[in-house]
Amino acid sequence: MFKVIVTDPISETGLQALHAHQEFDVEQRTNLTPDELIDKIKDYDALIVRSQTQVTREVIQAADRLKVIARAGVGVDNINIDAATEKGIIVINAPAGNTIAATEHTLAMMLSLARNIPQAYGSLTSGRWDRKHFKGVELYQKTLGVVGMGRIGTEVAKRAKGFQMNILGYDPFLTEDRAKKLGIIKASLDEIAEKADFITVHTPLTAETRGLIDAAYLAKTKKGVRLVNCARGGIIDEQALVDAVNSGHVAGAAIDVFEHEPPENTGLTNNPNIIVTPHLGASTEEAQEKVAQSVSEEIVEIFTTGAVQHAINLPHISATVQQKIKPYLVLSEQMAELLMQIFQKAPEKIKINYFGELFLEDTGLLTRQMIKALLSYYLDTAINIVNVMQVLKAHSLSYSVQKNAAHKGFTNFIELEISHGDEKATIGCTYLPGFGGRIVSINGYRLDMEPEEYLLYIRHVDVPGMIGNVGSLLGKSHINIGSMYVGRQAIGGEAIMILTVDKPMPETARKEILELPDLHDVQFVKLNVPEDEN
Ligand SMILES: NC(=O)c1ccc[n+]([C@@H]2O[C@H](COP(=O)([O-])OP(=O)(O)OC[C@H]3O[C@@H](n4cnc5c(N)ncnc54)[C@H](O)[C@@H]3O)[C@@H](O)[C@H]2O)c1
Ligand SMILES: O=C(O)CC[C@@H](O)C(=O)O
Repeated sequence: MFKVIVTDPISETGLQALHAHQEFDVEQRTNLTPDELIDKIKDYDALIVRSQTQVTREVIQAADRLKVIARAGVGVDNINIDAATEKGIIVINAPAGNTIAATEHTLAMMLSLARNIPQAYGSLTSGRWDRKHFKGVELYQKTLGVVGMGRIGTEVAKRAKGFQMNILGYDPFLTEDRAKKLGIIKASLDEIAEKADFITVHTPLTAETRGLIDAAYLAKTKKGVRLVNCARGGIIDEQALVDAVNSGHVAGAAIDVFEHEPPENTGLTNNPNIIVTPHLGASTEEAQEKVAQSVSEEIVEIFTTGAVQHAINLPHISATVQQKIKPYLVLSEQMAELLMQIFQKAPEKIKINYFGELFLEDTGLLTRQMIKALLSYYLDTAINIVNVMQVLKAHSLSYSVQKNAAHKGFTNFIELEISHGDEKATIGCTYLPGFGGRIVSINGYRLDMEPEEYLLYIRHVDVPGMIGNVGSLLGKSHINIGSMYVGRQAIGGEAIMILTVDKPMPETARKEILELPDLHDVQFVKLNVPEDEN
């Protein structure tokens, strides 16, 4: 049973995927204090939050069995991603579920700002009939600067075109071609400052975007400009905005998000020319259902199949690519496990060579699987594909990856090499559709081996009787042989023998085999074989 805790208000309908699954037990606790969360979190496998719960390093450190932190929404700035990654916890979000809601809120804020709707409403509901104070401006033929042309910025631009605004878009990833297709003009931040009548920001809050719109930038903007922030508090410097509005340089602002929520800057929340909403961008029934559904379904997937779609702290790999590389996920891990157990030395260098067109796709997950298996053998730390690269870095280990579209004997082939000083070991694997995964080379020997849980790896001289001698010693220890794979360099030369056996081998039996003449080495190997492959 996997235990899931939901600590912010989330759509019940959207949680159906979890409720419907008998392996998941879902608890909603939306009023926990930070200390209560730290105290409770140790009992849960997954945590679902919106933007309110602060998933701090302390929370993560106390989370002994947590595997997934899911953000039902886009921004993950309330989650300490570094701490989660160090602990091997996957952080996922629901990136597209609230795009339309945030887009429409931005437009609503822009129109409200242009026509002073909140101020006029407040005036009328407090008994006044005041028309002259609330004369607004039109959007028609005004210039809108969109900073951040991702999902929401793009949708805002499309809708603003419906108001016949001229759109200037700024985003490091915006190409001339895409701008042209959207019917907007690709611009720099300075061009936006110079020309825009309205500026709306749609970037994440990062070290680079914090204070992107600061006092110096506001000074460059057109007098009478209006600003909208429905992205993240802090992208527009709050005090600089208040000052610029109070000085009359900025005509007004519409703000949904704040550096601290609830907001602390009363200059912002008590200003007749600044309209505010309490982080409502994503608050529509539709958006809340979609984000809850997205994270629920993904949690079920992660725990039942291991497939991850929207991880923040894993390389992003599309569902199509994941499907294509799936047969290699376990196989590459098994190959690395086998290599470590026969090499028996901590790797100083790791080289991965991918051959075949399949591996021109993103192989980040396969690389992580292999490195995880290599490092897990010696390191005590709990290593998984989320934290493996950090562990590698912490041990100053280097790795290299090469890709070659040409095949090497097999349509697709992975070769892994590890070295320690002058010694090195290599192993190769491929996947044969209809037959399954195969280890096809070890240290230059060719073979055709199906990975199994218990193996015996033997290095010996190719002499008659070797197989029989090993077999009878195993028989004496009541160890049944499942299958046998052999490889030799030349007749009578160095050879290897790999036996699959039904159970672990006692050390006494290993030592007995080691005493056989012409036999150099015997290693008992255990591979991780998922249950459905057993
Ligand atoms: N108010 C709300 O309730 C609400 C709801 C949803 C999303 N959001 C926020 O809206 C923002 C945008 O969300 P999205 O889904 O469009 O994200 P997105 O990732 O699709 O788009 C973000 C864009 O910002 C661009 N960007 C990054 N750094 C930049 C920089 N320095 N200058 C210019 N552009 C830069 C990126 O290239 C990307 O195209 C996020 O901060 C998100 O958290 C708020
Ligand atoms: O959960 C919310 O209401 C806010 C969501 C929004 O800020 C986001 O980044 O997705």
